Amino acid sequence: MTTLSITGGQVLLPDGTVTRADVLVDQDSGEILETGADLEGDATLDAADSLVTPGFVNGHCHVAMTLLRGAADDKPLDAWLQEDIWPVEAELTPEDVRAGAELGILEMIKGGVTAFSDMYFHVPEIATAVEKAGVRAVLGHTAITIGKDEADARADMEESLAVATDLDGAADGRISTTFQPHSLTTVGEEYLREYVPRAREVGLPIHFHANETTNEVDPIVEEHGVRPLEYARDVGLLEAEDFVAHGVHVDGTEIDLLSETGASVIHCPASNMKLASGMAPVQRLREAGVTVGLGTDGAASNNDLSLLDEGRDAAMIGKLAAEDASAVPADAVVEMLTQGSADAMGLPVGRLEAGAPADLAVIDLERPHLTPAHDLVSHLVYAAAASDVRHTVCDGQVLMRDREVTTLEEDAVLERASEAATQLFERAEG
Ligand SMILES: N[C@@H](CCSC[C@H]1O[C@@H](n2cnc3c(=O)[nH]cnc32)[C@H](O)[C@@H]1O)C(=O)O
Ligand SMILES: [Zn+2]
Repeated sequence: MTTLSITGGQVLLPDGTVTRADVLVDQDSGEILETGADLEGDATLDAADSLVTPGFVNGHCHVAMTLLRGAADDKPLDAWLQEDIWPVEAELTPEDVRAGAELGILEMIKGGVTAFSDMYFHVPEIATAVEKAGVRAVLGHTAITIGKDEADARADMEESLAVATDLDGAADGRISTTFQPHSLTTVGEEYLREYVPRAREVGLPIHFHANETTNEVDPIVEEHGVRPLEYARDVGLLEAEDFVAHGVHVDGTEIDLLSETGASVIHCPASNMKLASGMAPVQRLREAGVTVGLGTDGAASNNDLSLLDEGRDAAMIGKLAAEDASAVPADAVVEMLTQGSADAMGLPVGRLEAGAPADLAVIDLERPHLTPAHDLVSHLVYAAAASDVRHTVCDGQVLMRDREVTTLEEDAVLERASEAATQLFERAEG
């Protein structure tokens, strides 16, 4: 057994309290052996003047969209997707997706994110990037049927099933998968009725976008006479292992439905604000017992992949939405960006305790904006930034030490992504 001790820091425990302790990790099994005083390991990671937290978990992302970062801003969802994003995405090659995924994963490692859930295409390229970078991911191929003939629509749905089946368990088990109808309005009812049961037969959880904007809710209510999540349930979605991205415009009936089924919501506050989609009722969802995680969405609607930023945004917009400054408090946010996302995604991470996977981030507290240190949970949500992360560890392996990423070559990743983005936009505009 090879062990790693993360020493001299303060540790954020699963119950939300902070205590001075070392963390001892078995690097062979990738598990935490113990948290406590004076733990010696074969190797050491210094956490003096630092906070050791569970790695942050990004519950909803389109990681390769880093290539589209800053290319189309200041528009609502429909126009943004149809006029700007989809025409460029049509030109994306597998190599582009690989370059964008490596860039996104690099950014996430530098921000203490150790796991993410992704919706995209050319997924084997994303899996290769995940494997190399050493993070954990829940991947899948996202299928859309609107605007396609039947053969193309079917091929996309089949690919979503096939990719999820093939890649489950890849990268030594760090990759798991979901079946992914893009949303309730971009996949036709007949396809949902046929393919959702097929995903169930092979035991796949389902990740989809829902109730993101009123433009997406209204047509469903008009056509089916029920709320979108009632329709989702009717076509077999919303099992306990499923999770929906956004859940902005959900009414009381839908909140009850989520809490009865055990399906989770991934809240993406930055994307919701930037696209002016609306304010998710996060406090009400949590009070109803719904599992809520946090996600960045893609870098083109955020425009970064920092979960710490997302945490602060969640607290801020959660208070505005509830018109209550005590709503969505710091401890709730910390839970959402660790355990909440992890539970939604079906991963046993998000908790620093013996037996749990050793996925963690070490945050430098010796910073002007983190001084004085009255309350480290408050700091994590309201003051810390991705650039405060010193070390990142996933599955017991050190992915970043003193801000140096060990698994990806930072300069080369940046160069490849810039080059791919330049050529992509030349093709799209050509
Ligand atoms: N196979 C599909 C590709 C879908 S990938 C997932 C899609 O979600 C898109 N996307 C990114 N952010 C959002 C969002 O907030 N809501 C809905 N879709 C989004 C993203 O641009 C990408 O096109 C096809 O045939 O087009
Ligand atoms: Zn999305």
